[in-house]
Amino acid sequence: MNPIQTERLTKHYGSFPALIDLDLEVRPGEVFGFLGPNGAGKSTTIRVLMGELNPTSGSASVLGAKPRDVAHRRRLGYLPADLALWPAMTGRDTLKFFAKLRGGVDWSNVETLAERLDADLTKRVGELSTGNRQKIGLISVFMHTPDLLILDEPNAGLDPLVQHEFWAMMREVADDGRTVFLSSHTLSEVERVADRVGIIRKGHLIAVEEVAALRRKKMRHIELDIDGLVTEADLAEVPGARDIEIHPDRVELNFDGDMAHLLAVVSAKARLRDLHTQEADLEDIFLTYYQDAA
Ligand SMILES: Nc1ncnc2c1ncn2[C@@H]1O[C@H](COP(=O)(O)OP(=O)(O)OP(=O)(O)O)[C@@H](O)[C@H]1O
Repeated sequence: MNPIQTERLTKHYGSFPALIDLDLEVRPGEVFGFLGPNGAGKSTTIRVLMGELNPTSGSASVLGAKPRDVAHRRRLGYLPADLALWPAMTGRDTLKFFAKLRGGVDWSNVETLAERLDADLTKRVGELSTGNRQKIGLISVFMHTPDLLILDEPNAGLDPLVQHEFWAMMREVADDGRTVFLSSHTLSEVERVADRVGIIRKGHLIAVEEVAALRRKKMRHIELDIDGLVTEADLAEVPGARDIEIHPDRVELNFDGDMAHLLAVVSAKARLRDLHTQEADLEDIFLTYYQDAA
């Protein structure tokens, strides 16, 4: 049985189709990344899976049950995008409350998780920063060792060290044969932690890929500060160069080719003063690799 399975799942808000014929299969023991830009339909999918919204048509099963079936809730860990906690309660009291709802948890799990995430359980939740509040949310979804974790953009506000610990925690869940469904709008995050990635855009699931396959499509946005003149024609000859923009003393492009080749072509024409490279926009990645599907 797949922990998450949907068939032609569709959700309209009024006449607006937020989710269209979604066929999703999330397998046991994987971290599945659900990747899409803002407004793609990630939260809508998750809210339907959690039974917070009724689908317009199609069906979904979560841990073998219907989303509205509450019996399986104890085996789930759900972190919504807009987690609301009680500001006057401390982290510890908040987690005790959640633990009680779940019929009790092994409190040593909470202590271990708090230590790993460097969470302060003594402060009132309302006094915590966004990232520190998020840690309380994360503990609440891991503490009862659920079979399936559904996490809606869980990285909000976490600093890099904590982020690494959180990635390790998700990996451990999967290694334990349990499952994580993680939504994100950042390719680099999903790529680090997921086994497979589903890519959603404008309500359509446009691709499901092994992360290894996605990595091969890695496109960078590159800015080169130069003294001298490099023309569009020079760069267009380098395989993997796209969306080339020539500015005075600066060249920008999207690139997924051989960096040494690109730099050799540039250096032959001009003096390279500086180089900036970052992950290309999700939208550019869609248009480059998934044009037909999109
Ligand atoms: N309650 C609502 N009523 C009407 N339209 C909505 C409602 N909730 C979401 N939408 C619209 O549905 C689309 C999908 O929204 P959704 O929140 O699922 O996207 P998302 O991928 O989670 O985006 P984000 O990363 O910004 O959270 C968006 O165009 C959004 O404006």
